[in-house]
Amino acid sequence: MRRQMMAIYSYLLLWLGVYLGVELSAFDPNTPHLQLFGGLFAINIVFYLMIRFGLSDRLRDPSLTVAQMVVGVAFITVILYFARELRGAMLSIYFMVMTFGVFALSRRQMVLMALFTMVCFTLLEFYDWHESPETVLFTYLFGHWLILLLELAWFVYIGGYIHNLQVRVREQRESLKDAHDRLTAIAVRDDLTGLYNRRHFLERLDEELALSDRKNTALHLAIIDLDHFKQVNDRYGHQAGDEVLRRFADIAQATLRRSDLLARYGGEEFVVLFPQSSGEECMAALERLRRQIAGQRYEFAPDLSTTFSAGLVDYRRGETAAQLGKRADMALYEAKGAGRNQVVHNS
Ligand SMILES: Nc1nc2c(ncn2[C@@H]2O[C@H](COP(=O)(O)OP(=O)(O)OP(=O)(O)O)[C@@H](O)[C@H]2O)c(=O)[nH]1
Repeated sequence: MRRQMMAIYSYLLLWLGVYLGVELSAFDPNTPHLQLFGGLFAINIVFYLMIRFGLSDRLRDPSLTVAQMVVGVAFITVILYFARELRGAMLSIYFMVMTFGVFALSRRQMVLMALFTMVCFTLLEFYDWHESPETVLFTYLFGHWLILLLELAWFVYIGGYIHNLQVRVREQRESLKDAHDRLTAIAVRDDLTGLYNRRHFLERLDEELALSDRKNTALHLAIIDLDHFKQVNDRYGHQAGDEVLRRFADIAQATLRRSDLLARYGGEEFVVLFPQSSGEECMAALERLRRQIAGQRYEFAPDLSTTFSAGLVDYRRGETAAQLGKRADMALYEAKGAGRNQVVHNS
């Protein structure tokens, strides 16, 4: 879209130049500049609408750069026809159009565009010569032709260089973004399970508490601790223990809502923050998860079955994160004390 605005701006400047040229009699006084520029703007509006409404999305060149350049080069050739003695001086306006291609066209496309420009200009020269061979000097025509050829050759070379530079900068920016995304993921995720880590959870917890205070919405916190997990490690080995933790994370992720914030708090302890849910809904979700974990079987240890205990508490307005966590811990402690494999809800 910005390219479109630049094209309009360039054409307006060109129009001003042509208008002055006509007024000062440097241009052919019969130059139909109103019709010419009117037509040009109409074509540009069509391009604009095609891009704006996505009609060009399915084309190979959705920005329509090549089409716009072809129109620009053809148009400038017509302007040069009326430029008379100013033609030599005005040859450079072809580069106004060529510049648009530097950032969008490959070197091959730039060469083709330069050839197209040469063909247009050659046709113009032939036409002039054919119209009035007695007044047009061949050396004059050939001089212009040669200058344009050399300038275009230079432009394709420099343009290609700038294009490659831009491509490299874009690639570097993308790989920097990838690295940044990866680092961000590492910073907020737990290595073993891929769940959010404790640091990220505590950050989000503060935000959610503030949000709940402001909007006066319900918020619940659950702490989940796998039962007798030490025995899993002792009996089946640390790797089996790791697999149990991973399996818990997968099941919990699939069972809880996406809006529930699940994190590994450390070791075999997990936390869930339930925003905007009732106590009954949270209990139902935790019970569902408890049943699924208890029913889970492990191919590497067919006789192994794991359970968890959990403490669930309602957030009380104005309470700190530490106070909330402490109450959830106490509820968990109660669940462990009452025989494990259960959820205790203390409002
Ligand atoms: N495999 C594995 N084990 C871990 C990891 N983090 C902590 N643990 C183990 O988890 C066990 C936790 O044991 P305890 O705190 O005694 O609790 P528990 O055996 O689950 O007993 P209760 O919580 O009272 O039911 C310890 O043996 C830790 O070594 C881990 O990332 N991988």
